[in-house]
Amino acid sequence: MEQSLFASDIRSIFEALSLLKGIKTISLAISVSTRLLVLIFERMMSQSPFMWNGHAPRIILLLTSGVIPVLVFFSKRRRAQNLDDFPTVGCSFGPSRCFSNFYVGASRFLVDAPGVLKEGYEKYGNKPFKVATMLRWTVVLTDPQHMVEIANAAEEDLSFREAMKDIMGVDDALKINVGSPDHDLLAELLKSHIARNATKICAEVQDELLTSLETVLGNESDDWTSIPALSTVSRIMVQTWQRFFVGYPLCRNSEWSSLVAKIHKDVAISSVIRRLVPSWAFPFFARMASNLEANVDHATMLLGPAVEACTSEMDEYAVPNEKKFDFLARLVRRSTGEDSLLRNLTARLLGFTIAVSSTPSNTLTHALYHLAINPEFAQVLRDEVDPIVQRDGWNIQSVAKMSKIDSFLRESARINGVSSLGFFRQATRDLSLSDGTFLPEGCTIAVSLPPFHRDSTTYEAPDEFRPFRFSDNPEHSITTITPQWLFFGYGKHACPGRFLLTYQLKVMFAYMISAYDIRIGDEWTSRPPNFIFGEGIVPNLSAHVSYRRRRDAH
Ligand code: HEM
Repeated sequence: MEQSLFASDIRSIFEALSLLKGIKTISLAISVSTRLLVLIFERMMSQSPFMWNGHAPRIILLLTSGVIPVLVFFSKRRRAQNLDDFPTVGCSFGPSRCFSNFYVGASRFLVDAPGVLKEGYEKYGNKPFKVATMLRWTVVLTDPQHMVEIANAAEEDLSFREAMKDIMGVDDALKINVGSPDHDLLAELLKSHIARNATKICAEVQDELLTSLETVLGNESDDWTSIPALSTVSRIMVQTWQRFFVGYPLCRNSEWSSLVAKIHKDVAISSVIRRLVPSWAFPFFARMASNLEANVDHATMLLGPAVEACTSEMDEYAVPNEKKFDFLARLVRRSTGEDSLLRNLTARLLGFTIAVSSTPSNTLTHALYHLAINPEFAQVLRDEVDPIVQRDGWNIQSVAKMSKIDSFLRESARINGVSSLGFFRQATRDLSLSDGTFLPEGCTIAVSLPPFHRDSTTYEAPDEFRPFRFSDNPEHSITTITPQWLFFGYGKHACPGRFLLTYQLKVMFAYMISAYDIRIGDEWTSRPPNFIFGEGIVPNLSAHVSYRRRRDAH
């Protein structure tokens, strides 16, 4: 048995290498992994010079050439769990039990997930197939009937929570709450808090947004200012969400903001490491490469006074006074036992902010690139925004009328997306879907989103960016959930943050267009290409966008 496995491993390696595409993919994946490792170890050196000083090149060489491949090779989680019934896409040179088959497939998926998923859809239509992601084999579903079934499945059968825990992973491995989105509580707090205080929350979010936008983009009217698009949008978004999560004045405390940024980076590094090393080696590498625990300790110190203020308010208002209860106060009120300890509470709060940090910035930047490369769209949008704002100002009702802005954002999200896979679930027992598709216990499933969002029976010219295709139909708002529009999910777990988020995205986009001329950096003649990392679709990381304050801006 072992011998035949080994032989098929060797055969599959040769088969893979004989294909030019395979070679290109593998070399790309190696170069991506090596660059990431170099980044990680540069950081390790700067954090712990006593340990790494002078040895970094050797350590990097050792890890990239030996230790990591060996660790990864013998990692159990890469083996297929009884998924032989599902055809393999991305690499099918041998049985899926082959380690090499997994790694060739996973390397290709890392750099070309949309291509792999397209290949699967073209080959198998609505039938499930499996792909190797860096974390594990994943069964991919494209059938609308399967999607609806998964979206409404009971947690006891197909677990959303287990799949999330598995993807984020930081919680268990580091014994710290950061990175664990604790979705149930966050979803509940969001639903109750936002629904009851929408007007007040939107006004605060808007105040924070416009203040940081003006600070970052400047007020000069004659000169173009060129700034990196994604990192700038990210900075503004994070600042705005801090106003929502911890409130004023802490959200404007520069020490707090820089800690939040550092913690985001720590978690991002941990998440990359998780994809490169087996789970048992992850805590060691993650601790070495990040300063998560010390940064959370520091954040705990800063959050202390705000939590104390909430506690004394709670004592004052034995019956909750809705007007006095912001998000942090609600979290304090809902946290009991170990969760109410200041450090755990801080970690949990940071976990929430991290869980929702990158997708909003990615969504806005995707749209910004479309606009910056096609500045002629700006005038159409201004013709909508300017009269509304002159008449009604910026508020929930006026922003709701901006249907062209909404349509532009939705079309950009349809064409780009933030992930090519959604609806990750883990089977908690052996079970069968209604058409008999068997899912063994422990297997991970996900839905491929492009077949839904680029379906020619739903969309005319589905691959074309037509920014105003949804603007005449209020049923087609970006927040509307339908079985054809899955950007914010569907069914039980559909995103509860989407209304506030969309308000924020619309205000930010509309304000930028109304107050600034916007154009893409001189080096680009077409829209800067997206960066693909596994199923993640990130707007170009380095492209610049130029802004110039409009003279007649209000
Ligand atoms: C562009 C940004 C965002 C996108 C594309 C997005 C998308 C989604 C999707 C697709 C789901 C459902 C996942 C599934 O069924 O597997 C979801 C769930 C969720 N989202 Fe978002 N989201 C975004 C931003 C946010 C923000 C800003 C918040 C909070 C402030 C948030 C909070 C949540 C929560 C708590 C859940 C879990 C709901 C539950 O457990 O029932 N999301 N999101």
